[in-house]
Amino acid sequence: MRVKICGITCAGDAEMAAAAGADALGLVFYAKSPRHVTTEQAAEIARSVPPFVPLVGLFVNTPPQEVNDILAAVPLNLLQFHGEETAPYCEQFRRPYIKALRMKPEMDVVAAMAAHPRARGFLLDAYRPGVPGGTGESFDWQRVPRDTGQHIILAGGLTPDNVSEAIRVAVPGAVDVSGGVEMAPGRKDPQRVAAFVRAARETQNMTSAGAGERAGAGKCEGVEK
Ligand SMILES: O=C(O)c1ccccc1N[C@@H]1O[C@H](COP(=O)(O)O)[C@@H](O)[C@H]1O
Repeated sequence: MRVKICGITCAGDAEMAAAAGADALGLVFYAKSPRHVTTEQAAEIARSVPPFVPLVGLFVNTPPQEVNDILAAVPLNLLQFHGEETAPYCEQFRRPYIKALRMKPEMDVVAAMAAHPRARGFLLDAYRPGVPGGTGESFDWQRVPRDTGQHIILAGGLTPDNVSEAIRVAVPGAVDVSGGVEMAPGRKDPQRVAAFVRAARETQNMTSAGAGERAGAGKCEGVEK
């Protein structure tokens, strides 16, 4: 089970989360978030991240020039679009991206995924009108579609106490957390981060969840084994 710790605001928290075993770290470039980082802060955090821990940049309906300016200054490995961004918008940056889908009750999740054929994965988050994410609220994990052939990242109100149950019900390929591992808005709690990573990893051993189980995983076109 892969784990992303989102909303890192300082180099110390980045080092701590990486040491706790996080597979990816998220930086929030959304000005209204309590976890917002400036380009300069993000560049400093990036310098503290060890090799092989990807950095994810989170954007909400950001003007393209602003995204490009950040990309020029911060070595982001993956973009996470958390607003109403269209596929052409997301694809213009020529970087791998994941699209966040906020689980509005009437939303057709599979159709929403089909609208982003080049997305590397889909992060499913709780829906609260007027708030793009990071709400600390969860949604009905039974609504996570199975057998979509997509990488699904479960988010929204996850904590060290509920992440095992969430994984068992939703069977995602990865989990993403922000508020549930904080001691104060924007500051991560080392104990909660470690407990979250541990709980997520231990649960994988009990379920068949994982990106390696997608259809076609382990097969290469034209290569006989
Ligand atoms: O973290 C934020 O402040 C944020 C702001 C705007 C959009 C998304 C945001 N965070 C993402 O939301 C999920 C869920 O957050 P939480 O765990 O419920 O606090 C988080 O994993 C981030 O990817």
